[in-house]
Amino acid sequence: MNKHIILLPGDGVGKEVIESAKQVLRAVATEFGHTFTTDEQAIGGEAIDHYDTPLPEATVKACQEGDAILLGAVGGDKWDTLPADKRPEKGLLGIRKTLGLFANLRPVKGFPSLLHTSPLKEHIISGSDVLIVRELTGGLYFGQPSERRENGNVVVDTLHYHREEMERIIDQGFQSARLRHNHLTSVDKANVLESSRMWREVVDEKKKEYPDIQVEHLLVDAAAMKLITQPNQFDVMVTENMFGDILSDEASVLTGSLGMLPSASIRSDGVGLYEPVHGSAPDIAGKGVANPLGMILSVALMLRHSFKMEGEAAAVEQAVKESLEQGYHTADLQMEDGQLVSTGQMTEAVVENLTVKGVSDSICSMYV
Ligand SMILES: NC(=O)C1=CN([C@@H]2O[C@H](COP(=O)(O)OP(=O)(O)OC[C@H]3O[C@@H](n4cnc5c(N)ncnc54)[C@H](O)[C@@H]3O)[C@@H](O)[C@H]2O)C=CC1
Ligand SMILES: CC(C)CC(=O)C(=O)O
Ligand SMILES: [Mg+2]
Repeated sequence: MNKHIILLPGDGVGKEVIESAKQVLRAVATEFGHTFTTDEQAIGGEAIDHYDTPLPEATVKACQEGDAILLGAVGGDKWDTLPADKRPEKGLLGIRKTLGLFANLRPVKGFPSLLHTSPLKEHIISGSDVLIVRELTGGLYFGQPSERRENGNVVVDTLHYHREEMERIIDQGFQSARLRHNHLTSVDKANVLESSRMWREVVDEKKKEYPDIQVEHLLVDAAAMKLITQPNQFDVMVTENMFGDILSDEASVLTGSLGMLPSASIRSDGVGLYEPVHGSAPDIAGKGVANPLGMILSVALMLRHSFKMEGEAAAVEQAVKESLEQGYHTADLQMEDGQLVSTGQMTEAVVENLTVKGVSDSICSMYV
């Protein structure tokens, strides 16, 4: 199969982990007989430096024409004092919005060999398998006005949602639950926010269409607590943009590191942008120590969701699993044993383990 993939390295460790994605793509192409062409485009701080905008038109055009997009991460101290519209993060928000990628799927399932690397007790996290379905193109990150007033002493951010935006992401949550264990936890702050009360209304209306799905409502503060004390109680969590952003970083603790989590940002027709959940990690950027596995597992999500290459996706996931079982790990994973390796060496281990035969259990039971 021929596929054209747009690569958006971005900033900081984003540039480093995109190199890992490229190597894994080359290995999948060779092993399975595909042709993957790639086109690298600027986004975030990198784009500000070269084109004076975090999202150049050429980047948008390329993304619209590609079969799928892989993104590293954006942001960094260098651009933190720029006006809101010029910040690197605007580039990422902009591409999500422009492409209509309203559903962000963040599977959180730890590899058995990493159970002991989590600061949480093994018996608590063992067997946990959560899919966070996060609304991605509405809410506080996009609402207008968002500004300073009265000499900078008053600030306004706007939380705006249309009912239809809630309906489509909540539908996604129900559909994901149906493909997994038929349990949906809807997370909101309905005791305080009007937007959350409407959200809860929509969930209760929608659940009539999905009588096979067991639905639970949780307030976000309690959900944050329960996620790390009783993670096994969750199957699919569906929530609005900012709550999903925060809860997914928290959930990464179940897997041992934020560097382990992949994500898929999709719309209904299969178009998708795939990126690790983490940011540009300025504290470790440029040192060659970043964990590339969140990025590599995002490649697996792309193969599965956008290209319908289930065997290839599972082979990548299996290669990651085997590499970890062989003891290879980057510094973010708190391990006393095994072999501490760089970003490049971790990637090489995955490439080495990647074979057609290596297809067994998929770690991401997140079909959409
Ligand atoms: N999707 C994106 O592009 C995102 C961008 N950001 C941006 O990234 C910048 C840094 O934000 P932070 O709050 O520090 O979040 P971050 O996710 O970049 O880093 C948080 C912590 O996790 C560690 N970490 C992250 N990725 C890692 C990896 N692959 N391997 C090993 N350790 C890893 C970092 O070293 C840091 O200690 C900011 O400019 C922020 O706006 C933040 C989150 C998402
Ligand atoms: C615009 C981003 C930096 C948001 C974020 O943290 C994320 O999508 O995980
Ligand atoms: Mg985030």
